[in-house]
Amino acid sequence: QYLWSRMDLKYYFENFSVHLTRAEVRDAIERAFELWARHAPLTFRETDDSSQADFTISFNTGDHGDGAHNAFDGPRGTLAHAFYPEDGRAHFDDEEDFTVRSYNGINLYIVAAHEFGHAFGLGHSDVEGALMYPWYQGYVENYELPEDDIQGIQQMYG
Ligand SMILES: CC(C)C[C@H](C(=O)NO)C(=O)N[C@@H](CC(N)=O)C(=O)NCc1cccc(N)c1
Ligand SMILES: [Ca+2]
Ligand SMILES: [Zn+2]
Ligand SMILES: [Zn+2]
Repeated sequence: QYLWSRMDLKYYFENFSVHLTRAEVRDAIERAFELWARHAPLTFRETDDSSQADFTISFNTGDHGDGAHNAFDGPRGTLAHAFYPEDGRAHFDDEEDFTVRSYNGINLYIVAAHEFGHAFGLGHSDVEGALMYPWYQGYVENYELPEDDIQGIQQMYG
């Protein structure tokens, strides 16, 4: 069952990226959840109680305890990964140069939005330009969720 059974979901930060301030990370993550919440009856709230959390967000490098085949690989390559429902773990490779509101580096908001797609149960899309396309395609200002992804999330939670 690759769906969440509840729609009011909570997220917990295990740690933060060394490249950004906590406020920048919180803002990017919140906006990444909101991007999907605009198209599905899902609500998200941060919690400081890890036992209450549905999603756990962490920034890691190299082998970080979820199996050698899930080890991160330094700059570029794998940028992040997330586990399908109802696991809720989303891990970001902190050897990436995560940035916000910049065309340089790797935009955390866009990567987080992609990872949350997986965490809701979406696989990769072969539609170029889709958020769930396997390859990061750079930062877009005023990003809107592409049609393919809207259909994907609405088929599951609509
Ligand atoms: C086999 C997976 C563990 C690959 C991994 C991924 O898809 N994570 O969701 C990953 O980080 N893929 C890279 C591939 C790449 N270097 O472009 C990626 O950036 N995926 C995340 C991403 C972020 C934002 C948008 C898109 N389309 C894809
Ligand atoms: Ca990497
Ligand atoms: Zn991991
Ligand atoms: Zn992916």
